[in-house]
Amino acid sequence: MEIITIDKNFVAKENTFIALGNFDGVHTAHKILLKKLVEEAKLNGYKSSILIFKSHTKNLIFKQEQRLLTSNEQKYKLLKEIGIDIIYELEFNKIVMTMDPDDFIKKLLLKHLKVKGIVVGFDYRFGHKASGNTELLKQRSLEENFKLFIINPVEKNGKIISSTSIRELIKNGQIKLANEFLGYNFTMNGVVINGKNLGSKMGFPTANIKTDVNYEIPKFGVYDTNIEINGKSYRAATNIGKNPTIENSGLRIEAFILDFNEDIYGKSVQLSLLDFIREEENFDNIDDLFAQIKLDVDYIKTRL
Ligand SMILES: Cc1cc2nc3c(=O)[nH]c(=O)nc-3n(C[C@H](O)[C@H](O)[C@H](O)COP(=O)(O)O)c2cc1C
Ligand SMILES: Nc1ncnc2c1ncn2[C@@H]1O[C@H](COP(=O)(O)OP(=O)(O)OP(=O)(O)O)[C@@H](O)[C@H]1O
Repeated sequence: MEIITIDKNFVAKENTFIALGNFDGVHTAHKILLKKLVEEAKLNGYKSSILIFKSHTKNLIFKQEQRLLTSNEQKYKLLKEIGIDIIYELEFNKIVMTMDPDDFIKKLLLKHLKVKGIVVGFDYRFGHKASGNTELLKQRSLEENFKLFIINPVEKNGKIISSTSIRELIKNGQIKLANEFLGYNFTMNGVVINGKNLGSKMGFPTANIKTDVNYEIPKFGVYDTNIEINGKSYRAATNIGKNPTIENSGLRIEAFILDFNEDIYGKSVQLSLLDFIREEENFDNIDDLFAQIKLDVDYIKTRL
């Protein structure tokens, strides 16, 4: 898979079929759309491509940092697995944001990116104030002679799968359903940093994880998790929250890794959430907290 960073003046060297969107999470509905892209591109003798914005479009539109399901690294890995040939990576700036929908189709996609086919979902919006939609694409596909595939809403349990709905499930602690919508376990990548060392003193040393990107914040509480370190997977009891019993400062993600006693400070890890176990609590004292942590760990062992 080729990753090509472009600006609005870039001219592609080959024709492609293209998919459009943020694709945060590369969830099960995205996968259906992207498989259609790969299949149709092949049938028509072209490569498949995606036009992706380097940072989420909502960062600029709503002037606040969008919480994410995947880092770009995770997203690109998933796209590669699906068989996408080219990623066109474009900075989403004011010029792109305020682009007239027809300029977006005719100049950027058809002229510059030499697009021969477009695959989008039923609700895809683009251009200035999101004024471009699938109706406009349909009209232009007839006039400009490009192929267009519009994917019907993909649902699960009567709910439309979207990056937004998955983020809501994660925020509500409905991690199993979020994982079903994603098609894999929600995973936060990060680096192990120093904690307070209280956990070690009490017999439950934890890996404190600083995440690589601003992931969606899961409901505060204890999770059954898998942690991957140096390509090896371990089970862990992980608390996500503010440790109200000890302090009430910033967000902490702390994993007690089962059957593990290596020094992993500074190591990159991948933490996958499997299930929500209980809410984070403010205990009266440290002994009560660690008695509960022991119960959490014992419970997770019964789930192995
Ligand atoms: C399985 C598990 C459950 C936890 N549950 C809570 C909790 O309910 N309330 C709380 O204040 N802290 C909770 N913690 C966080 C502990 O307070 C924290 O791990 C401890 O302060 C040690 O921090 P340190 O690793 O920075 O030394 C939990 C930690 C783990 C590993
Ligand atoms: N459930 C779905 N069914 C069909 N198409 C979908 C579905 N979800 C997303 N798509 C399509 O996938 C492409 C990428 O969309 P986008 O990145 O906006 O995903 P999204 O899940 O809809 O995200 P958000 O929740 O932020 O709107 C778009 O063309 C969009 O229409």
